[in-house]
Amino acid sequence: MNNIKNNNENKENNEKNVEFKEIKTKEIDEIVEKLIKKEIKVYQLDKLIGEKNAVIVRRNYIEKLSGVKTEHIGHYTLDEKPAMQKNIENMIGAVQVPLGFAGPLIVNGEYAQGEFQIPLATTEGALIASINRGCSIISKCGGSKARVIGDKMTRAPIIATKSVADALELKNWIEDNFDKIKEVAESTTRHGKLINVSPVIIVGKNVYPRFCFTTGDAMGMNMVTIATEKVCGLLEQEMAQKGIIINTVALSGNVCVDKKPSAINLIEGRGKSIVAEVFLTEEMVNTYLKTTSKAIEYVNTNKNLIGSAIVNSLGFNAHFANVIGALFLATGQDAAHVVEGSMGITTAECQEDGLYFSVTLPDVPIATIGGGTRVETQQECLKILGCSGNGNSKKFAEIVASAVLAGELSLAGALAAGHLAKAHSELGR
Ligand SMILES: CC(C)(COP(=O)([O-])OP(=O)([O-])OC[C@H]1O[C@@H](n2cnc3c(N)ncnc32)[C@H](O)[C@@H]1OP(=O)([O-])[O-])[C@@H](O)C(=O)NCCC(=O)NCCSC(=O)C[C@@](C)(O)CC(=O)[O-]
Ligand SMILES: NC(=O)C1=CN([C@@H]2O[C@H](COP(=O)(O)OP(=O)(O)OC[C@H]3O[C@@H](n4cnc5c(N)ncnc54)[C@H](OP(=O)(O)O)[C@@H]3O)[C@@H](O)[C@H]2O)C=CC1
Repeated sequence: MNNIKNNNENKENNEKNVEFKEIKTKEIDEIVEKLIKKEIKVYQLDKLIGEKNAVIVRRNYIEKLSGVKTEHIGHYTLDEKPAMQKNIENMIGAVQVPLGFAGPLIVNGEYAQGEFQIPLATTEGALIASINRGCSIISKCGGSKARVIGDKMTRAPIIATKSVADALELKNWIEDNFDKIKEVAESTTRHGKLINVSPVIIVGKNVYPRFCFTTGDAMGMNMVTIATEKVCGLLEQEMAQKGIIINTVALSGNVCVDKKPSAINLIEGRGKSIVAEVFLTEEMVNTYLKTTSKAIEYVNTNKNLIGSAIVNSLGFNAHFANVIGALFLATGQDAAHVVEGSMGITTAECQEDGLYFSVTLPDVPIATIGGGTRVETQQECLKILGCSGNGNSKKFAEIVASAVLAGELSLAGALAAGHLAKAHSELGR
């Protein structure tokens, strides 16, 4: 039975865990029967039989319900216990995404300096070849110049009042009492620092204050959510003293804006706001991208700027999401934030002796600590970049922007040269 084989492999992979007693087939069958009869719940298994065995039983349960033999889902080396404490519920195994790399990529940032090999997890054939080509040409031209131009994480609750007059009173109080709000917010975290509350939007009798924090090397969504909840309590108390009753309708009122594309994040920034640029000589463009600076500028203007404008897109770029997505999967970022990282602008400027090319990414929520960055494989990828843990999130941000620059440059070159379909038919099907 596959699961028994997988159990043995999991056991070998976790030799250090001496307390683990592998569950017997008979016991698995008995518990699965109880699950089917709804005598116990799948998420209660962790406490009843331990995390490792819970994964095995749940997998058997899913096999029974679906009739699918899960030959691959049960093969993994991750330690279930920390994953189930912080990263996942109802765990049944792991999916594998092929991991490759592009590089070396020379980055001349404020925090990231040197040559980097970029780990990328993807199933899109031709993507890594393309980013690799971008890395190669950027590095031949001296490297990418990258800077972090903004750093903040936001949470914006909806607070209901009884009238527009009360809403205005609340807005004014928030704007006049920043220090008090900051003290309360920061009482919940060592690294979260409230930098401003902006904007404070009124709609009818409701108020949407957007609390903006720096969150150190964490992406910060748990941190700012916990801090904002405490501030909402303060606001309720303070308003009550004035005889104004307010009510937090929802801790997130979509003005944050988390995990959705939005103009406010494009303009104000969220997560790390990053820029990377490179200058390529005409000879390099001709030799390595098989096209001209003029052709790349023309494609960029008509595709990334005008094409995007026609359809009201918030992504004035070709494929930020490709590079962000592959890097996020590899390094344990929250995959839903790819939607934010997909926004931004690519510029291409044909100059006398070559091409100025840049990418601006206003909204890239990333971390080198917390969330999915602790998962073993993702942690290794961050280490490959020299970016795991404390003090590394801005360095990581500059590398992310530089990798996006490589992807944009190569795709712009391929489109200008008419090579896109050929590349994908050769490498992707
Ligand atoms: C495919 C290439 C790179 C060929 O490009 P080429 O210039 O014909 O290749 P080459 O054989 O001359 O090699 C040039 C460099 O490419 C790299 N390279 C070349 N082959 C490989 C490979 N097998 N594995 C790894 N790296 C490879 C490598 O860096 C090499 O340099 P070297 O290291 O040899 O000095 C090029 O045609 C290309 O980049 N095409 C664009 C493909 C692309 O960017 N796809 C992105 C996904 S498309 C999509 O999802 C989004 C989209 C398009 O819908 C968004 C939109 O609407 O715009
Ligand atoms: N709650 C929500 O609404 C949402 C949650 N998420 C999820 O939130 C998670 C990310 O939240 P996030 O708050 O980043 O991570 P964590 O919840 O993992 O919190 C980070 C922890 O690291 C500590 N820490 C230690 N060193 C540092 C350092 N150098 N910089 C920053 N923090 C440090 C923080 O301590 P301290 O706080 O004391 O500083 C905090 O306890 C992801 O799993 C994501 O999927 C995503 C979207 C929404």
